[in-house]
Order: sequence, then structure tokens, then C-alpha cells
Amino acid sequence: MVMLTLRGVGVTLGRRTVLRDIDASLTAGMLVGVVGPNGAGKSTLARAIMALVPSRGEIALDGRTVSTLRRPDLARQIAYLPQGQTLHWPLTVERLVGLGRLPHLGPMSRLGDADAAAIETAILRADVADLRHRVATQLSGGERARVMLARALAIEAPALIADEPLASLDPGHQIDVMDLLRDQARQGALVIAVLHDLTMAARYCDRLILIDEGRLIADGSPQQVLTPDHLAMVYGIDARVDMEGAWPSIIPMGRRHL
Ligand SMILES: Nc1ncnc2c1ncn2[C@@H]1O[C@H](COP(=O)(O)OP(=O)(O)OP(=O)(O)O)[C@@H](O)[C@H]1O
Repeated sequence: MVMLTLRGVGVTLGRRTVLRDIDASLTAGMLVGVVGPNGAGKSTLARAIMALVPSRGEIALDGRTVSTLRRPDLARQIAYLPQGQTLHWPLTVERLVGLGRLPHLGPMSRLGDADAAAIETAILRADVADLRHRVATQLSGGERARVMLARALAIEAPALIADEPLASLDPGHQIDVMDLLRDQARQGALVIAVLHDLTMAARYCDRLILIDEGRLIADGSPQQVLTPDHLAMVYGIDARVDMEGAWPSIIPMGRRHL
């Protein structure tokens, strides 16, 4: 059971302090949404967890500081789906998804039966079976996003960080992807998703972390985090929060003029 602990995490990029004093304890089985306005520091947090940017404080996975892990070890533990990846090589979808198995392979070893099974499962779960023989560089934005998700799933890591996995997806595929992320969590993974769609975040996530200007503003259930006061404070909007059963729907009403 994977556990990710952040204690007093800060990141400075160039001269800018982009994250400061972030504390959180995230455990297996949770779908955690990271929300907040553009430039808040959400992607930087994801990159800090993946030890892709230097950070202060402590980021530990099962008690081991992430920056001390060998990169393939970290890559096997946390599948990372970065925001808006560009593809450079004209690989088929199947081969691209297969790259997700690289952290499991030794320097000279080839894909085995277990790898083939993981690739097939990932292709089916991300609903890209009909694209498997297509050249990945020729896909639409939404198709590519699902293929990249399949590659992340093929890693079969106990944790997944997806940075804006809904970007460029139509409403049907947005629901499919959120269902899939929630299933991953229900099957025991820790899933962290950076999201801009607050209603989707509220509907699917067990817990939300709201970040603004690099600071953690709120951490709790969607009902605790997505309050009109928080939305006014961080997004500068007046928003209605309607409850449909247990789920809040967030309806932005307009800019708040202070
Ligand atoms: N290399 C860098 N040098 C200086 N500042 C940077 C660098 N990279 C990012 N930043 C700044 O850090 C801040 C946080 O960026 P980040 O990408 O984490 O935001 P975000 O919350 O993911 O935003 P968005 O929702 O727009 O994707 C932004 O103000 C950004 O301009």
C-alpha cells in the first residue's frame, strides 16, 4: 500500500518561489484532485513529486525520499502523465504504449508475456484498441491524450499522477477517463489528478487539494474545498455551488469585481 508524504515542500524556479510549505499525506485507494488557477503551482507539485525539479522539505514515498530513488525505481512506483506531451517519433500506438514497460526491463531484455499482457490491458482500459496500428504522431489531441494515458497505465505502478488528463477530451471520454482513474483508486492505487473541471473534480475525487500562488489553501472533501468563499478567493469568481445529492456542481456566474 503506497503512501506519499509531503512535508514543508517548497520549490523555487529561477528567482520565483513557485511552491511553499505544502504538507499532505496521501494514501493508496484515494483519487486526489489537485485544483487551482493557472500558474498556481499544480504541475510544479507533480514534477516535484517525480523529482523532476529540486524541492525543499520532504517528499517521501513509503518513507523513502523520492529524490534519492533511482529513476527507474521511481518510474515503477509512480506512473507520471505530464501535461500536453508532444510526440517526436512516428511510433505506432501499440509500440508507444509498450514504452510504458521500459522501467521494468533490464538494459538488454525484451518484452515478455507479462509485459504484453500489461500493454493489452492498458490499451483496452484507455479505449484505444481501435487506434493500436495508427501512427501516434497523426492522432487528434483527444486520441493522443488517451494513448498517453494507456502508456501510463501499462507501467502498472501503485501510484499514478495525471496532469490535466481531461484536456482536449470530449465529454464522453472525460467521463471514461474519470471512471478509469476512480477504478484505479478503487483497485488500490494512489491516483493524483490535476484538474480544471471543478464539477468533475467534485464528482469523482475522494479528496481535493486547492493551491493558489504556490500555497495550499484547502485540503479535504470536495464539499469542504469547493466553497463559494474559496472559489472567490482563488479564482476571483462568483460561483454557485449546487448540491445534487452528495455531489456539488460548480457553476461560475461571473468575475468578482473587487
Ligand atoms: N522554469 C521556470 N522558471 C520560472 N518560473 C516558472 C518556471 N516554470 C514554471 N514557472 C512558473 O511557476 C508557476 C507555476 O507553474 P505551474 O505550471 O506549476 O502552474 P499550474 O498551476 O500547473 O498552471 P496551469 O493551470 O496554467 O497549467 C507559474 O507562475 C509559472 O510561470
